[in-house]
Amino acid sequence: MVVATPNPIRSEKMRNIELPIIDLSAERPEVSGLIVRACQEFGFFKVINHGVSQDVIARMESQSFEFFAKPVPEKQLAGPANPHGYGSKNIGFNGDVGEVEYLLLSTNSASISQMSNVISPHDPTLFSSAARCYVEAVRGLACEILELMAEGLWVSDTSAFSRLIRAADSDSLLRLNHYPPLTEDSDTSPSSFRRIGFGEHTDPQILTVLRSNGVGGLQISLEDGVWIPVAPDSSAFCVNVGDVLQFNGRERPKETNWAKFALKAYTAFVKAMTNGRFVSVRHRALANSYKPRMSMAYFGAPSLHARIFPPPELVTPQRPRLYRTFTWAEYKKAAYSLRLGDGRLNLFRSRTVDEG
Ligand SMILES: C=C1C[C@]23C[C@@]1(O)CC[C@H]2[C@@]12CC[C@H](O)[C@@](C)(C(=O)O1)[C@H]2[C@@H]3C(=O)O
Ligand SMILES: O=C(O)CCC(=O)C(=O)O
Ligand SMILES: [Fe+2]
Repeated sequence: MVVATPNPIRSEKMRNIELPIIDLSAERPEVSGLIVRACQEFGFFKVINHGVSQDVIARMESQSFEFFAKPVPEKQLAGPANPHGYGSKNIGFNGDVGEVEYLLLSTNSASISQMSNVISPHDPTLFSSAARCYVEAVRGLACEILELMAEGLWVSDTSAFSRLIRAADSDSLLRLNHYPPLTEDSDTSPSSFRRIGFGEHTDPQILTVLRSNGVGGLQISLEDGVWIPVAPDSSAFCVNVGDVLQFNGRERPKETNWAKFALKAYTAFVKAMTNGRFVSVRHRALANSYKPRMSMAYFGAPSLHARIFPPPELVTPQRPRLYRTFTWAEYKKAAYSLRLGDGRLNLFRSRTVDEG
């Protein structure tokens, strides 16, 4: 007897909303205003004209595909993901699964070298040099975005955010996700060819800079149960606000038409935003039946001992602190002890209005 398994994806709502695409080659004040706006409204945006060389991207992508094309026993030599290394289907330590295989690396140079010896034993430098160049380039992009963000928020210390991920001992990660095409399904309707690759979650770090190989699958959610597909674009990077950047909770402005907003005088807007409110975006990735999807995500994180608190400009009597000061080590420990989809920031809420 064949028992039909309900496909949760089939019953969900999808919405097509125009997600922000920010041209980093435009005038700096305009770009910083647009970034702040996107972080507040969506916690997500795409960047184009980002300055990361196509050659650096292509080398990393080809090394990744080469790794995932290897026979399973060879890939397993780089595993299990603990938390770094090769993993398949199991995500984290708390029972989450998805149609994905991945390689999770610490971005520090020694760790990349060590992993490269296992990943490309015949010539480790092929992988290590591709990964080092890629990490350096995307870290540069993440820092640039964080500095633009600080400018847009009128935070006087414009390196306040970027300094955290520039630290030599930053806990940043590089994750290569490979979503193999789905084939074994007797139901041929389009929705049956979509399965959870990487379940719903927010990224715990500061900022995620992600690209994929031009195959769709990434979706974001602004409202429970409503998913917005992110159109694939291999020339753009997707930027996600992570938990650590969500300082003051969630408040969405009324204007939802991105193009209309872009035409408005941005200064008036920024003045109203000096106590900016950021959204750590919930997202997920679906696998599809047609083509393999590969995403490469850089998670910009502070060093383990770094203390996380908002710059003074973002705290006022009208907008008191919502979260207490915590170290990244504390937050990471909490995040990694929970399931993928669990909310975590509430564990760090201030008990009193101005508690630090
Ligand atoms: C289930 C989990 C996997 C994860 C650690 C966690 O306990 C909760 C957060 C997950 C996440 C999401 C973003 C990144 O892909 C990741 C590496 C991270 O830092 O937090 C993963 C963790 C993981 O896969 O180990
Ligand atoms: O593959 C994707 O597009 C999303 C992956 C992701 O969210 C993650 O690795 O944390
Ligand atoms: Fe993610």
